[in-house]
Amino acid sequence: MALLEVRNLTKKFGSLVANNDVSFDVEEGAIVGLIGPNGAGKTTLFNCISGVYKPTSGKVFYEGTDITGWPPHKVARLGAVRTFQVVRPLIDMTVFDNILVGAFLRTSKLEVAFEISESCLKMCHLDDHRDKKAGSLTIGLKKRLELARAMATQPRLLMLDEVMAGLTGTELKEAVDVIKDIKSRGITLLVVEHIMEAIMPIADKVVVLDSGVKIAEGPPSEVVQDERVIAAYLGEKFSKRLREMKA
Ligand SMILES: Nc1ncnc2c1ncn2[C@@H]1O[C@H](COP(=O)(O)OP(=O)(O)OP(=O)(O)O)[C@@H](O)[C@H]1O
Repeated sequence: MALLEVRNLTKKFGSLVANNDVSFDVEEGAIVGLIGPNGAGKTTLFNCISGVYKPTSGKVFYEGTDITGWPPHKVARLGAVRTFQVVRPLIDMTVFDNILVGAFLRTSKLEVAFEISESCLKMCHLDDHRDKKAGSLTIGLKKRLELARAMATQPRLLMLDEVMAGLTGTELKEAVDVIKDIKSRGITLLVVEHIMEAIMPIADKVVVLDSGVKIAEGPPSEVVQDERVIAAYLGEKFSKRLREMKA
């Protein structure tokens, strides 16, 4: 049994079908990338899984439990935690206190919460920024803070919504390293990402959406060669470049 199972999920907004009969699995311990062009339905799918939206039809199972339509706090308590595309730290609080807020979702013991927060601060390379107000951080650091805060809730499944968008080259490399480190701790990741060069080398599997429909699923090396994916999204130029990079 996979950790997360999405079955025939459809989400409609009026007559617009944002997700159309989408099914896929997220295997325990894997990094699964969710990719697709703008408007493909990636964020909507995230919202349906994490409880922000109720699917029009279909099911979401976490560890075999039907969590379809559960509210976000209940899904998070089970260990399935998401970040948001538009990061929203508590801007007047310090970096450390923001992480502490995440830790208190998991424990009410001050000492334990401090311990968890210290470790997440380090894991996300934020030690040098611990006492800065979150509102004063660059976008790259805000995204890392969002990651640290999510990690402080001690998730089993971490769902990342474009945490690498808008980062500089160095920030991007750091973010990829943090994601690899998170995986090495046995945490399962479902990652929505636009930056193919960042997600393809680290994903065990990618699921490709186009106009709400799943058009491909498989290891990155196979998916980049799929004609429908090339046509819908990647473009022959990128696909060729990636093949050359891997050769
Ligand atoms: N709350 C909403 N009400 C109505 N339509 C919506 C709503 N949320 C999303 N949509 C529509 O659903 C479709 C899928 O949007 P979604 O944001 O899920 O795509 P996406 O793949 O995440 O796009 P992007 O890569 O640009 O973030 C789009 O046509 C969008 O306009």
